[in-house]
Amino acid sequence: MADLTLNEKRLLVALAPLGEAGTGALAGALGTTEAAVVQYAHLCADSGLAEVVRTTTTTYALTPEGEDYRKNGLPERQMLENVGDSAPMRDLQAHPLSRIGIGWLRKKGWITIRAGVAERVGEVPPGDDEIALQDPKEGMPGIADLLKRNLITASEETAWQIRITAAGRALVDAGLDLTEETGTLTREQIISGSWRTANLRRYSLATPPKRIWPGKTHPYGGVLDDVRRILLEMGFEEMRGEIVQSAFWDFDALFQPQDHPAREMQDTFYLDLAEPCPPGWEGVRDIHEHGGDTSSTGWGGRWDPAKAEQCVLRTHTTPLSIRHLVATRRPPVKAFALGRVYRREAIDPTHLPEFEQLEGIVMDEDVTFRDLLGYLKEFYAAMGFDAVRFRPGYFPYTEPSVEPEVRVDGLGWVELGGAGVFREEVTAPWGIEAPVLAWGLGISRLAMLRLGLRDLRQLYRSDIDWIRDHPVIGREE
Ligand SMILES: N[C@@H](Cc1ccccc1)C(=O)O
Repeated sequence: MADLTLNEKRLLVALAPLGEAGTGALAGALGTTEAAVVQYAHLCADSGLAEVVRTTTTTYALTPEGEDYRKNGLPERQMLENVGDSAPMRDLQAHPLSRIGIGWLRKKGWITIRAGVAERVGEVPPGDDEIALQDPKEGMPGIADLLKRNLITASEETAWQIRITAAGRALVDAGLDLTEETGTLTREQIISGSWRTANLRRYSLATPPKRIWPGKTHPYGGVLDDVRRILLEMGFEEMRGEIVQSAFWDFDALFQPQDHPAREMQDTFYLDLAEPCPPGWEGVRDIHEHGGDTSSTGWGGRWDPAKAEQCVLRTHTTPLSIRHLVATRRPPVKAFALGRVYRREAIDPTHLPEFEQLEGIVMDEDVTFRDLLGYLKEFYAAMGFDAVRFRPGYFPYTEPSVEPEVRVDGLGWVELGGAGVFREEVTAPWGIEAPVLAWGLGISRLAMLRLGLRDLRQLYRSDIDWIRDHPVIGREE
């Protein structure tokens, strides 16, 4: 048998002469709380030395309204007194309790109403509810109705009765060692050396301890923290911006033509909201219509400010980049944004309608396309992806454009977003002259690979077991 603690032994010794007792009596005998007695009793029960019987009793208390009716009768009873054999409804309606009483008089069938006159239906003996109201006790048939009418409230009380078993009694009869025992050594015991003679409680190395689940960062949150830390260490400052952006910033300022398929309703979440174009919008219009003062010919046709004013859930984080550039205008700029973006995607293991992007821009007098590739490689290396390659890509706002890919064991080359050097059509309307390197990388997909997941949806599911069992990611690693 497992070693008993001193508390269990003392409980058995107190219980043996009584055979059976409530927690109150035992708490008194042991000089402890009833909660502690219940705990010791359950431990004894685990070893078959005691039985614990739990009973719950419900008691009822009258609400102030219930108290009033207990003295004066339920409203329908009080009103019935006034009805006599019959009374005009008008009189009943004038009664102070009419709002509650008339309904119940009819519901209980105590009166019938004919041609504006209420007639009493003979003698009405006290109902179950009226009997229970006098002294509500568990099990009375009228209780449910009184609870429904808020005339009484219920409260549950739990009590434990503890009984010693034959095995428990045999143990007590054989004699139990009740010397004080030490469970945890204190600093004083160690310093004074009294631990040498202490009666140490034995414990079993075979018993698994209770698992605890301390709070920790969500694995995906950990990856995002990591990304942020890497960018800060690379000397970038963080840009922040709204999730709701006007199409002007999400598309037009990025030289995305107004008839571009990505702007369609089925690809983008449009909001029933409009925002006026910012000062300087005419430059963007000119670029779209004929290329403004640049060597570009623009997209041609008419640029419609109403389309640009429509608000969308940002489809990428690039509007934050252009807005930051417009606010800064002069080099040097090294900034990043880490944020959620929204697209009308059908949900499958590698596509979700919302996901995170890592946006970055570098503006300086002499930065080049090669610097861009260097920044991307450096970032991916810091994230633990050493094999990076670049495929030519296309975006309306960059030239040249690339799509970086990283190699993942078992998956091959995985495409992770886009990058390039901002076109003149994007920078010229704002008088920006220095070259701007820009990228927007899918971070959810990267996180999925980093966390060894095969399904993007897992990142956003509240799968408590996965979250609990996953090692801590990021800063705390
Ligand atoms: N915004 C692009 C990525 C990108 C950003 C910046 C420059 C070039 C490409 C996307 O969402 O896919």
